[in-house]
Amino acid sequence: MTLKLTDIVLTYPDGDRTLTALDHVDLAVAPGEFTAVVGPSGSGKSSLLAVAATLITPTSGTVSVAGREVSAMTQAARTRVRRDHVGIVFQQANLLPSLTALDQLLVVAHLAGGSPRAAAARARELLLSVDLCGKEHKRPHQMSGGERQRVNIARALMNEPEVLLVDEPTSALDHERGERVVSLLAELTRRNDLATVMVTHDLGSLSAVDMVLTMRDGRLTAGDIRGVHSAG
Ligand SMILES: Nc1ncnc2c1ncn2[C@@H]1O[C@H](COP(=O)(O)OP(=O)(O)OP(=O)(O)O)[C@@H](O)[C@H]1O
Repeated sequence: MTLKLTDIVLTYPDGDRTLTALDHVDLAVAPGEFTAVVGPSGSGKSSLLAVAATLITPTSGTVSVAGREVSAMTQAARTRVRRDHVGIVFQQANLLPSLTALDQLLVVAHLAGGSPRAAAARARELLLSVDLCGKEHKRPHQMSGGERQRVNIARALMNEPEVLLVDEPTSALDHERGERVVSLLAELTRRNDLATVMVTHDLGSLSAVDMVLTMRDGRLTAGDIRGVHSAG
């Protein structure tokens, strides 16, 4: 398994008590597998992504990314694992306003080190794979919401991650653009053998995913998405 979360418990302080955001959660995602996590607001979806991204250390349980057990690592080692093996697509594209689409990707490669020439070739190839051929020199304000989200996805793939974590990718898009972004994620997952986890409220966009998991009160279960629409 490229991503493996085992018996994860995450609690937050809540006044005199603690709030259990993740309650004995197990999640395993193989290479080339696209898993969606749906669930009502406050059920723990973002907490799950943050633990998988190694951004939050769980209260107990283990996290393994690309065969590396991160739970016992130092902060610095965990940061390296995240940089080298995990791609994160946040809900808002958070692109740098003054940079072109191509430069948004090159910044990532620059921070990671390595050959600028190889980075430029990879950035162009990725922009092509997300259907942004000819838009390399556009800045964020010259692009549509869907195009910005595709730059966001291409940027997350710049360091050739094995794990791709995606938070609500369709929330700023209309239905059709949302569907296109999700099918693109499915295609990239297969082509690049990624272990992909997408958190979403958008139940209309699940046809391209391999597995749907439901989060309720910090517990993760397979299937059953009834009631998620109305709840959140
Ligand atoms: N930093 C924090 N400190 C304390 N409680 C938190 C913190 N972050 C989240 N929580 C609580 O943990 C629970 C799970 O939150 P989380 O953000 O993971 O849910 P979610 O399913 O992603 O919600 P949404 O769909 O609204 O984004 C909620 O009860 C939330 O209030």
